[in-house]
Amino acid sequence: MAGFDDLASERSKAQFDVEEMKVIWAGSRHTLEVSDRISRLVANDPVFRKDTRTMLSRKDLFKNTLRKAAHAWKRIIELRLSEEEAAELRFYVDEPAFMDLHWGMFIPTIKGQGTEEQQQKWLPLAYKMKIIGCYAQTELGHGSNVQGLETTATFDPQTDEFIIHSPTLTSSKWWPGGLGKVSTHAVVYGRLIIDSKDYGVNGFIVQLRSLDDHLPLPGITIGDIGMKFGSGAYNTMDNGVLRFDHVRIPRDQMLMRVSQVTREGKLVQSNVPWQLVYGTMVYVRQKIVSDASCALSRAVCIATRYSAVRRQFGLQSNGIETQVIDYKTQQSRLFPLLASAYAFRFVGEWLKWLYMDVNQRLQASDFSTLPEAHACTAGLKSLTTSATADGIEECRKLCGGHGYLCSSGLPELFAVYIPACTYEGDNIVLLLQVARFLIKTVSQLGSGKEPVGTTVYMGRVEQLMQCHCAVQKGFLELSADLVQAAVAHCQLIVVSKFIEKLQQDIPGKGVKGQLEALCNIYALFILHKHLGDFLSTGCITPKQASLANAQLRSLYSQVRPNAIALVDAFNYTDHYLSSVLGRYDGNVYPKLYEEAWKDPLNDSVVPDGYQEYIQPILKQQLRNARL
Ligand SMILES: CCCCC/C=C\C/C=C\C/C=C\C=C\C(=O)SCCNC(=O)CCNC(=O)[C@H](O)C(C)(C)COP(=O)(O)OP(=O)(O)OC[C@H]1O[C@@H](n2cnc3c(N)ncnc32)[C@H](O)[C@@H]1OP(=O)(O)O
Ligand SMILES: Cc1cc2nc3c(=O)[nH]c(=O)nc-3n(C[C@H](O)[C@H](O)[C@H](O)COP(=O)(O)OP(=O)(O)OC[C@H]3O[C@@H](n4cnc5c(N)ncnc54)[C@H](O)[C@@H]3O)c2cc1C
Repeated sequence: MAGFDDLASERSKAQFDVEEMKVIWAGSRHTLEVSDRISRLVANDPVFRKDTRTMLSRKDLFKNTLRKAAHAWKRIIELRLSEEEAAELRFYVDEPAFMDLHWGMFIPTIKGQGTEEQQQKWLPLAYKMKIIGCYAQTELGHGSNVQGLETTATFDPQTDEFIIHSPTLTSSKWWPGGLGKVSTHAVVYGRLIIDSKDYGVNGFIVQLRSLDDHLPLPGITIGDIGMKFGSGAYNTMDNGVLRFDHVRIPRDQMLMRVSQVTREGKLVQSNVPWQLVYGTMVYVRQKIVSDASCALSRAVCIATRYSAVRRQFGLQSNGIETQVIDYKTQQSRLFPLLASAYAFRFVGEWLKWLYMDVNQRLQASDFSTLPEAHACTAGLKSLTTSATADGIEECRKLCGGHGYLCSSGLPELFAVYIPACTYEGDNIVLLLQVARFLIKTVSQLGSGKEPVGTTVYMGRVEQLMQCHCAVQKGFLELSADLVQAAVAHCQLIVVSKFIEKLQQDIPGKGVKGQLEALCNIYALFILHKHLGDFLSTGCITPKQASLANAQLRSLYSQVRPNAIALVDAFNYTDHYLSSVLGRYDGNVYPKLYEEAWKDPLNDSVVPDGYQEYIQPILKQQLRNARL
């Protein structure tokens, strides 16, 4: 069987221990065991099938999502899965839904911004799913500009309550995931008003729906904001609209770790930076970087396996055409994405450590690394999601026409993934935050602080900052060039963390060698892509640029025999890949043909509508022809 033999032959060429590379990719033997076991549990459960998603109506799709979520929760309880195993199960179910926001934002917000008492009250309810929460920050009129939010939370000293209100149409909460049809509660971000004075944006826990009949509570208008890009997944998520008409909540439902409002209506600032109100966004952004490596590796796995199975032109002496993976143009498009997937994996590991370190420091009232954590999570979220969104589209193109079929898995993966460039912070807005951080850092460099990083990459950042740095007053004056410097800074971090990864103990025959090749491919690919920066800032000479290019091409040849094994190391099930082109067995053509007939359009040989619309035309043509 052509495809199967091709992939079997490719696997026999591997020059490294794939099982050990699986451990490196997973992060540890324990994590590999958990993800392997849970991914197969999901793959073997018919309730979690994904192949009909793009054929269902929005209502049927959403109802099936609720069915899957209920089944997932049931399995978590039945099997007594740990929090880690439950998170893996939600990941491999691979269907954006309210659960992501309940576990991924609502609960972390209460943990990060609630007092001890508030955590003791609300977390048990949330962990047991007695309430379902979402994160309601963005409004119809404001998303990036958090300080521009209009929802009000006015303290009423008469009743010891906050009055939550949507004063304008643009203050309607708009986009929060899980809000439209499912969540019973939300953390709502609104302007704290005490005695007519505006104290800025804070978080408030608000019940939205009755726990008895799920109807919206008095003063609450709530619904879904409508269909989103593409069909299938992400339309499985009920992103919602929410308006308040003077809804009253008890004072103790304002999240009060950062600021407290006393019974007398006095605002008391605690000793933590007010920016902790933004803490959930830092947490999710570091998560999104790891998610980027998953999404990109998934697309690269599909495109790499298909590129080894697909043959086109180049008839060889044995009468067989050439594998498209052997074309240098295919390699120059595909292998940098393979390298990027590994690079984002490792920078995501580091970012997770940085986030945990910041949190531990916060416990000890050490806020010194919070600005760097914000800049790194913002910048790396921006860099990795933009590269991944572009990378998934490139993988679609690498698969030719078949990449455009839903059965390839790539269109739906692209449609689900691309909002990552917007949610949790628009990517340009976040790069401007990095630019601000760099300006402050450069201004402090005079104090003898020396930047650290790889020379050429570090030089590029320094030079770009020198060229474009000016005394900036605020966002509007930040030049587009500074965004360029911010990207350069983030790419420096990615390369540096890949190099640091290689300095760790890396067991397994040939594993370190493959990772060194991928690290060099990533670094040289970025250098090639931004050659203008490196040349214009004098970081490298034209001769060096030419040598770097030659080295990059030679590295592609080095990776070529290992490409299939490098994507096998992601250890993805066919269920998770959900792609005829990316099947482990390479049995592409028979399965493509089989999938076609499953389309409802093929339920009848003569299509519905023929008699009403087509036959009259044809008959008319026949009559005309006889005249
Ligand atoms: C486990 C699973 C997880 C679940 C989800 C997983 C994946 C995602 C899946 C699907 C999507 C799901 C949900 C999506 C949710 C959302 O989208 S939630 C809404 C997200 N919204 C944003 O990100 C808004 C973006 N805007 C901002 O962050 C701020 O408005 C901005 C930083 C742009 C501007 O802040 P602002 O206060 O208006 O002005 P400044 O720039 O002057 O900042 C003031 C100072 O505060 C510092 N700072 C800003 N942000 C942070 C932060 N997050 N943390 C720490 N510090 C911050 C900034 O550096 C300034 O400090 P200095 O004055 O310079 O010292
Ligand atoms: C799928 C999805 C899920 C989401 N889930 C949630 C959720 O669960 N909870 C929640 O609260 N929100 C959620 N959001 C909202 C999301 O956080 C916002 O869309 C995001 O923060 C961007 O804000 P915005 O849409 O207002 O865009 P805007 O800020 O209006 O940006 C529009 C354009 O203007 C540019 N721009 C804006 N400000 C500047 C500036 N200062 N300088 C230069 N350019 C600028 C941007 O770069 C962008 O190109 C979700 C969004 C999506 C798409």
